[in-house]
Amino acid sequence: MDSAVAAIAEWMPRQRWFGGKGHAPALRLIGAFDLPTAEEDARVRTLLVMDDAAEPPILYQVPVVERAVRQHSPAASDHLIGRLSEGGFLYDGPHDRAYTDALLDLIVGEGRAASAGAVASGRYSGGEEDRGGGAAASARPPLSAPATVLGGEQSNTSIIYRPAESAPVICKVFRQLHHGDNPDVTLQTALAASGSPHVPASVGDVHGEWDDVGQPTGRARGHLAFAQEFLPGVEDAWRVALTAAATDSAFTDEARALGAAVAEVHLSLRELFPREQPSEELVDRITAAWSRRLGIAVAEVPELGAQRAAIEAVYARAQAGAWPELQRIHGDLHLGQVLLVPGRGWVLLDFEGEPLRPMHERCRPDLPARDVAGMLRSFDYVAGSTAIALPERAEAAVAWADAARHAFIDGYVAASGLDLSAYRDLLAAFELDKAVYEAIYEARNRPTWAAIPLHAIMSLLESGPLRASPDASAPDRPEPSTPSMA
Ligand SMILES: Nc1ncnc2c1ncn2[C@@H]1O[C@H](COP(=O)(O)OP(=O)(O)O)[C@@H](O)[C@H]1O
Ligand SMILES: O=P(O)(O)O[C@H]1O[C@H](CO)[C@@H](O[C@H]2O[C@H](CO)[C@@H](O)[C@H](O)[C@H]2O)[C@H](O)[C@H]1O
Repeated sequence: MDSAVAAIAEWMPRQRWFGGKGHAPALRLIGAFDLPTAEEDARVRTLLVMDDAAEPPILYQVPVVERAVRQHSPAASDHLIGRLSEGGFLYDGPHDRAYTDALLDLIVGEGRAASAGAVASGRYSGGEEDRGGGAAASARPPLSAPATVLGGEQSNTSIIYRPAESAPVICKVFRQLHHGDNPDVTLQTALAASGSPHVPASVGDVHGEWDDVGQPTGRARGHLAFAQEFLPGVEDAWRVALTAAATDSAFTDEARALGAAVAEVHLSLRELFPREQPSEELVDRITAAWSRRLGIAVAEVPELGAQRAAIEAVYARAQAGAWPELQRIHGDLHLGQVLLVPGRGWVLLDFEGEPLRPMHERCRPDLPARDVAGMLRSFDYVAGSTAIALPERAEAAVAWADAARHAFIDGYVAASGLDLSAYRDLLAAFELDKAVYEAIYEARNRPTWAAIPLHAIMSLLESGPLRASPDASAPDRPEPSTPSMA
């Protein structure tokens, strides 16, 4: 085995983006390419490794820098992957300037790298100036710039470049690779090109090709990285909302505006991408995915077994009810994916869809209710995590979240013109399905938060997608809608 692969296998389970929590990876090298670097001591490699121990196997992108001499700065030591048996040291690429510069150069300089089993091509999609100007006009970035890795809990690894002479850029290195275009790149790029203020401008991307015996041509093709305008100094709404809930500050105006922004993005996506009628086959496919996911959740989170029949009853009602036309959507909308940018309003990020869903499903037209449900769940998460951190604020946080959920729906309905009450059962099913997804996600990634979706599932089964507003007189069993949805 390539000694770099052996070192990566040891190191990978400690990385946030490693999807196979609970098992040691069994890595197989699928392909690798080198990027040119000006640093004599460094070799910049990107390895594509398949974890055959995952079910189904997962293909990861692992950029590394091989150096003959050990780096002694504390930053470098933190990002040492391991020693190579043939001599030399292996570093985590996104934390090493040799890699970050090589990646930026690949995109902005539209380079190409090809070697054993893999090819990568950079594409510069132009700053705002190439599209007639927009929210954040910026010049072409240089080929080299100081870079840092975004901290926090991400499924991918994002590198922020801060060139001295031009606007900052954030480049996301996709960790799990899939055959097919990544909606994060295609949806956001199309929205930005259409003039939508609700997404950052695209800067460019890296497209790759690698060996895949599962494809008829023997090759798979997909995106490896996506660079876009970085909106500096703006906290994501998850953090803003947590602070607001903890201090009992109103968030309803923001939530209403967020609902309107999501509706506007949905209206744009309707125009930009093909739509599909909800044929029987399509309805069956989506409802089968709910049931499949519920089966996985019950196997991984056995406490859910007692709710299975009640959840399935909600799914059956939704399946039999009204369905709107399907269209492209965000796919994994939550507060961590949206930024309230001063002077610009709400901006949506990360159109990649749910990382636990197969990519081919994420790339098909879907129901906007999935996004609405995702955001409703996220407000509930604010209440749930506030209750864990500040038990004395638990009740107030639930009222805060209910008010935000109602305001979000009001904003969405007003801007979309859609009568959501006609799709009440569908929204209930999507919210439950999202909570079921979260139950799996938390069990795998953040077990201390597992109670948040489990509690939500109980309460959704009791009261439907929207509890009564805090100031409304609460009926014994609140109707699963609000007046604004009627
Ligand atoms: N264009 C951007 N401008 C400012 N911050 C961003 C931008 N893109 C991403 N971020 C920050 O990075 C975080 C993670 O980005 P995201 O696209 O959700 O990555 P992942 O797919 O790894 O979850 C976001 O929550 C946001 O805080
Ligand atoms: O990393 P991604 O942004 O692609 O999303 C994944 O991770 C999210 C957690 O970081 C997860 O979101 C869940 O936790 C959020 C709070 O951290 C909460 O606001 C969301 O409602 C909840 O679903 C997301 O589901 C997952 O795909």
